[in-house]
Amino acid sequence: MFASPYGAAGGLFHALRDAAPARWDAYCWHPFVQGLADGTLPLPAFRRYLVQDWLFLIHFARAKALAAFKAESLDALRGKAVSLNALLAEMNMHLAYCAEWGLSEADVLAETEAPETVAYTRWVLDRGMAGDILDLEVALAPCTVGYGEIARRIAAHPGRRTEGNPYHSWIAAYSSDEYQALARGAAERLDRLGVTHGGEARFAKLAATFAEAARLEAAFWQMGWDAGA
Ligand SMILES: Cc1ncc(C[n+]2csc(CCO)c2C)c(N)n1
Repeated sequence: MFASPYGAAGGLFHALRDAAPARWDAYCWHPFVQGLADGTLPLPAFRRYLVQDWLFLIHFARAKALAAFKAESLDALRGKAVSLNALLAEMNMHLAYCAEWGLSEADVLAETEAPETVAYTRWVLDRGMAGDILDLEVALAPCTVGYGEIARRIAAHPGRRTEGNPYHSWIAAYSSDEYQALARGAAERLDRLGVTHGGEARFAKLAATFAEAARLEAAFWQMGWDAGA
């Protein structure tokens, strides 16, 4: 199995990832990801993914706002505000990126949510509303940390194609030092929350949340993949 590039060896992130190896692999090395790596992913699959990802990001921003609400210190609240603003800025770039793929802003905004998008995003919000900041961060971790690991797996893949790969810029964005630092920071934050918020005693429930988020991420890839068939 691909070794986790993030989090400490005895920390909560590693424990959660190690508790769901099949789910984690099915997410991080989904055929969609392999198609990004070697450039063979059908374009309609990527377009479907991009449009749904826009809708996903709207609700992901709401989940970050919920994390701000659930923050337990002024410092943590500031951190969430900064990260929410960064996401809102990225969302503008997402629309510009969609335009490069022939998807106008009007096309993207007119799209309705796929069941996979609704299922994933509303489930994250529900975990966050029903639980505390640790439950919410665990539900969000596969998203933030997983994309960092996916970029690393692609970089390490012998069949990877860089020249003429239409998905090169997508891969480059998640391979960037900036994104890698974000993914590392999220895993480290989870490790710290594990210590301060009883991660060991709550492990069974947290592991179920993490595994479910990984499953919903894989289902999200599958939704895109099916549009390329
Ligand atoms: C389905 C889906 N899962 C994860 C991401 C990754 N992601 C979501 S928000 C964000 C910005 C920083 O947290 C990043 C990298 C995605 N785009 N789409």
